[in-house]
Amino acid sequence: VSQQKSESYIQLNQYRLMEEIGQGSYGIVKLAYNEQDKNLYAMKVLDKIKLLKNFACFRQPPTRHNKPIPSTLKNPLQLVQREIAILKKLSHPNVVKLVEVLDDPNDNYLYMVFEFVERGAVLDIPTENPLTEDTAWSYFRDTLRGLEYLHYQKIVHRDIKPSNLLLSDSGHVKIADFGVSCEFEGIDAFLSGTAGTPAFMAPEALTEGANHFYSGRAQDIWSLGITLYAFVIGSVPFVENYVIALHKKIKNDAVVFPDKPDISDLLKNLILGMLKKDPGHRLMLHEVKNHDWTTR
Ligand SMILES: COc1ccc(C(=O)/C=C\Nc2cc(OC)c(C(=O)O)cc2Cl)cc1
Repeated sequence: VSQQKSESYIQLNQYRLMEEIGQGSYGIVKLAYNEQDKNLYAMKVLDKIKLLKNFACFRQPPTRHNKPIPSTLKNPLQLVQREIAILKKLSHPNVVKLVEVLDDPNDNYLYMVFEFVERGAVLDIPTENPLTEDTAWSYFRDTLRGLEYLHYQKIVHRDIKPSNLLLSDSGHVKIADFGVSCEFEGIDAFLSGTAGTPAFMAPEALTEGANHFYSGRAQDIWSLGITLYAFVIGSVPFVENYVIALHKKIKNDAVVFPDKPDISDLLKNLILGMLKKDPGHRLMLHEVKNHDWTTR
């Protein structure tokens, strides 16, 4: 990867890196201009050294209970390679497209080139200006199509939330950030441990206890329900500064709708169906898809 600093920007092969357009625990995302095809792209820049450091603290100590981490996951860059392998398989209008990966062994950074989804995250929460029910309906249906495709491809996303839903100029939503997603075999992912964003985590993911597993599909439906609530209310239903207090609320508190903004009973019914504390009673994806609010 030829990297020369000329003037004030970095050039990586045919890409000219421009301003930062996103950032998170994973690293940063920069706008990149491809001088060959004259298109803009979103370049996710991963710091390999930081990955190595962060991963060390997530590693569970090997004990009698939990099986040792499979050798493939010894090296955190394998996690990224797993994310890349998942992304390369995916092709759907409501899933962000990975174009290519620039991984020079001599470079401390790994670059993932994605299609540029022009308007960025669909909604920044908390906000005083949530989406109208009509707009939420359109974005929700796109997200549902993308999630249905992922589950069909035997992938659970595990971090569905507004900041991971990107809006294109044509008004369509694309699911992004497969950093904690995982591929499963059979009918569902049997997850243990927590990943993703606390305010969007399902109650069953927060119950301690070694070797208890929970459904990846049901977790994605829960976080989609929290996301739909945030679309029309402007904030998430369970808010706490301390994560333990937040977990308690997620596990015990009922979902409350404020008087304003006023949302339809049909939408409330759908949200409550997706936020059943018991994953066994929670709506499944096909029931969400066929709900009267979704099909209205
Ligand atoms: C204001 O205009 C804007 C237009 C586009 C953006 C933007 O793209 C931001 C993040 N992008 C991404 C992040 C990802 O993970 C964290 C992944 C992934 O790993 O799947 C892929 C993409 Cl694209 C921001 C502002």
